[in-house]
Amino acid sequence: MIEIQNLTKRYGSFTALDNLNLSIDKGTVFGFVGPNGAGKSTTFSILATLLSPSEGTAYINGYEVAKDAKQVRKSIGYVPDFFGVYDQFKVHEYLDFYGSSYGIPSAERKAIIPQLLELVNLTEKIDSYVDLLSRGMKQRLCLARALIHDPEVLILDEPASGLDPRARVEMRGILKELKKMDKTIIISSHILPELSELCDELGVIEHGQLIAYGNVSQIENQLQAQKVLLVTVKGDAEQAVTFFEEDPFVVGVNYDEENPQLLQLSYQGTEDDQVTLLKQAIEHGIPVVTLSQKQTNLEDIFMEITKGGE
Ligand SMILES: Nc1ncnc2c1ncn2[C@@H]1O[C@H](COP(=O)(O)OP(=O)(O)OP(=O)(O)O)[C@@H](O)[C@H]1O
Repeated sequence: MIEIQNLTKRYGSFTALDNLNLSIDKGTVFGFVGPNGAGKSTTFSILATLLSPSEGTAYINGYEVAKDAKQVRKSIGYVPDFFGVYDQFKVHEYLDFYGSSYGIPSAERKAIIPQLLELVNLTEKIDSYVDLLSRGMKQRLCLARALIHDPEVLILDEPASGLDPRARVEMRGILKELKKMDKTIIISSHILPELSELCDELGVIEHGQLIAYGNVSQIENQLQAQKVLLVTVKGDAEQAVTFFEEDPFVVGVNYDEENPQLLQLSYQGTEDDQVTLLKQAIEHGIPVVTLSQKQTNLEDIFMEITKGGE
């Protein structure tokens, strides 16, 4: 349903999106996760036909975004990260306006609008001025707007940003409903747990590059390629630091000035390599008291991997 091939976007000499490849099947909820400035909105703007790629192509529903914008726009509902609402409109007028822009006949619009408002829990606000809605309500109205022409694909750029916890839960509930309706959804966030429960597949993007891709456990495995070993040593830690730094699977040794006996090794070896490491440490007279693997959850790993973001 969505095919992204070697997609690159440059702003002047700066590469915001670097050779992105993704394939998203119909009915999939795909989470696009990355820190601020990673390239999520750039990708979504290209998919929404609002920005031309510098290189590469993307297809939605078989239509090429750069060449067949009209068909692509019929196939997608897009919620940008920043959007304005026309303050002089009431909720039903706002949706009616967008419905008419998509060429939906008046009678059909009258039938669809209450259904959409029910879906996004805004039924009681049908006669309210959009400007007076809370941020969460505006987000949900924007989602209803994106659904007015019953698109197969939804492109949602951080739909939960700026919402309080209750509004986030509400938004998640609505997205689950849309998933049941077999929509293909691509949704971004810079908060991994927010998406991991909702999404069938995830892509982690950093500096315009896809650094991990797959379902939640595959992502965990890919990101966990580098684990952290915690080593406590007795006495002077200097000799131990030198020893561990020389191990081919240790890519870094960190310790806190206040507790130099506790070393954190960024480690790329297997369990067998760990056994060898411990054996050699003892043979070299390194006074190891404990060696364990730091327990990390998905969010920790994500934070570690993307700590170079803007
Ligand atoms: N029009 C532009 N001109 C120059 N640089 C831009 C432009 N738009 C975006 N960028 C840069 O491209 C990079 C990617 O931006 P993008 O908005 O796609 O990131 P993002 O992942 O959506 O971030 P956020 O979570 O903050 O919205 C950033 O470094 C941004 O500053």
